Amino acid sequence: MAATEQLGSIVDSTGLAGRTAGSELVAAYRPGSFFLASRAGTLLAHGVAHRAPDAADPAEAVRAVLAAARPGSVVVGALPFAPGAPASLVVPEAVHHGPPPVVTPNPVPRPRRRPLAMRAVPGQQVYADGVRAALELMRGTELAKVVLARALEVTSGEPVNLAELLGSLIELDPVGYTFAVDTGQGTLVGSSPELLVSRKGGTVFANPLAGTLPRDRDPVVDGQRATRLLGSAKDRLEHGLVAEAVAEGLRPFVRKLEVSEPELLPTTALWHLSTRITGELTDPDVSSVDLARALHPTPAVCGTPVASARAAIADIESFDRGFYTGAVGWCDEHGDGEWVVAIRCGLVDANTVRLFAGAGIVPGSRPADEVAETSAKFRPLLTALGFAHEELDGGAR
Ligand SMILES: C=C(O[C@H]1C=CC=C(C(=O)O)[C@@H]1O)C(=O)O
Repeated sequence: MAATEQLGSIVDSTGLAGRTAGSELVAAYRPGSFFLASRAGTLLAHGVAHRAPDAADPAEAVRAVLAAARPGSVVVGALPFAPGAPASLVVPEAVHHGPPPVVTPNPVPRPRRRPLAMRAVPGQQVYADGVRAALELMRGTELAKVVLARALEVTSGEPVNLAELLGSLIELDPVGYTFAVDTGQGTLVGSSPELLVSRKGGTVFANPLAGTLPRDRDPVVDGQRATRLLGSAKDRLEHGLVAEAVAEGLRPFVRKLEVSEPELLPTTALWHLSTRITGELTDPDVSSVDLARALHPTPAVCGTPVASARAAIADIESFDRGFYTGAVGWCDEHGDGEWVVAIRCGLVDANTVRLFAGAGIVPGSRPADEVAETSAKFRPLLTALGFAHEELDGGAR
């Protein structure tokens, strides 16, 4: 999580002088830039000096492009969900590092708008049928968990202002990983609570999440939900599969592997179960992208076993995930970097946004609950876009 802490100054400058406050970096965002902000710091990158070659192994592509770039360069971009799909990784022309964005204590409420059009892909009933189909598969096969996603396409009256959207996402959830990355087919924008992996010197950190309940405005009900989640056997199973896979995925690369007990992690809309995993890298040549590649896809975005879960996703889901449930992040020439699970996000193209939300299905999952969970996962982005999401979600059946 702390991988950007080391970054206190501007590596290269396009006019911003010295250490720049994170909120200024939000304002300096322009379409095509790469942006990633977290509690640890803010990274804003402009332009494309080099593009990483298409390669089966993105870690090799990152090594190759960094070798061709000038010393001190950083690679930024996104890794896709599907194996073999092209990554979007570049060495930018200019990289700015700053502290975490400053959050206004009392943000000015923005007027709520209604979108011109919206379309659920698939509708809620079809998604619920998909959950039933997955549960049926689990009864007859080795499939133990699968993450099923749905999308919501929203058309606004005007083009989405990406800098404003980033600012709103940060205001809503200052502790999230807020990102924007130009994928070539639109800009993937979101605020993810989940760190796939970071590497800082010899220290490796991962923070798998799984097992979720929507939060409630009433603090008493909200507290009861948190307690229920922590004690839920179904959610502990769903979470345990992810935490175990991440710990086992890191084991070949580290010594002193430490795995916390599952704990609660709140976002603005949800309670999650979270496990913190740390280790000391044994081989300094293993980069943050090598680690991301070794871990992806975790059962937080795909399932267990991976091959059966991929097949179930291909059968049941009706859209291409693209970079959703891939990873967004950066890697420097030393291999240090930070890769965030690309969830709670949407693909913005002019005045349309395709939002994505998925939920882990295990025996004991209830279709209606998974619909409600995915609805809750859409909410922060809809709010940040300025939409009255209650009407929206109800209408998108
Ligand atoms: C796949 C998503 O969330 C994953 C990450 C955390 C918790 C999850 C869950 O409880 O289902 C999901 O596995 C998503 O938000 O689109």
